[in-house]
Amino acid sequence: MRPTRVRDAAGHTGLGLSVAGLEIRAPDGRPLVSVGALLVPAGSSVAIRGPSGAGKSTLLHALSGLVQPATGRIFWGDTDISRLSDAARTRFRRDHVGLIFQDFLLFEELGGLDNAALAASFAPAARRMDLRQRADAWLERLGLGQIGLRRVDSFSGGERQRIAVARAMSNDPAVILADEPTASLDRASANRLIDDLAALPQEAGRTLIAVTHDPALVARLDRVLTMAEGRIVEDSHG
Ligand SMILES: Nc1ncnc2c1ncn2[C@@H]1O[C@H](COP(=O)(O)OP(=O)(O)OP(=O)(O)O)[C@@H](O)[C@H]1O
Repeated sequence: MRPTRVRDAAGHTGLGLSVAGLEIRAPDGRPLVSVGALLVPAGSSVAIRGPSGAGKSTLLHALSGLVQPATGRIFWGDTDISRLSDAARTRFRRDHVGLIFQDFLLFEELGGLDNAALAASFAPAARRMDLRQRADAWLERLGLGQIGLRRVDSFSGGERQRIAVARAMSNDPAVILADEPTASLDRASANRLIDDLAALPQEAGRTLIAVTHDPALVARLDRVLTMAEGRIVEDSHG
């Protein structure tokens, strides 16, 4: 079943988040994250901040379906990903979620474009060209158009992070989940990336949730959640 997307004023569509009664536990049963209720409208952006070990990445992983909660519901649109089978959750993530994580997970022996267009390797033949073209367009937009064919092991940290962004965007996701996207970047590169990330919800009704310690990124997002000891302790519209 395809999730319901809401349409914004410009005719773009997006997926909102609705979390209820979420508990995430470690394999030994220790509680890691507990969120009673959280609503994020489609087309809006949220920063999650808080001290190390607060559970920010664990929550983000659960929202992406990479971590299965012990209890609770995680709706994106009208799809509760916590009730999906592993295979269906993977499909949902592939079709609707762009992940930008700290460790870029790039393949050193491939070129920038091959990395950015990695999803094309797993996609049905009919979608491959589309994915590759979109990855290429994102590299261009992020200032890497000229070096898409160079091997990734020759790239700087900032270039790698932008390739990871192009990869996340290559399937035109309704949802973007980013974990410390600016952490490894110098200020100038970070600011460029922040401009690009902050534009995503506005230009296409995408929902953006970013774990970040970077005040410059926090300042550009609609809302700020602060986590401590596995809970959301503050929720402010930034
Ligand atoms: N699979 C797991 N098994 C056991 N403990 C885990 C597991 N995953 C996360 N934790 C623990 O959960 C807590 C929250 O970790 P998490 O990485 O979500 O924190 P964080 O707020 O993102 O921290 P940081 O800012 O340092 O990245 C930590 O104490 C971590 O050790």
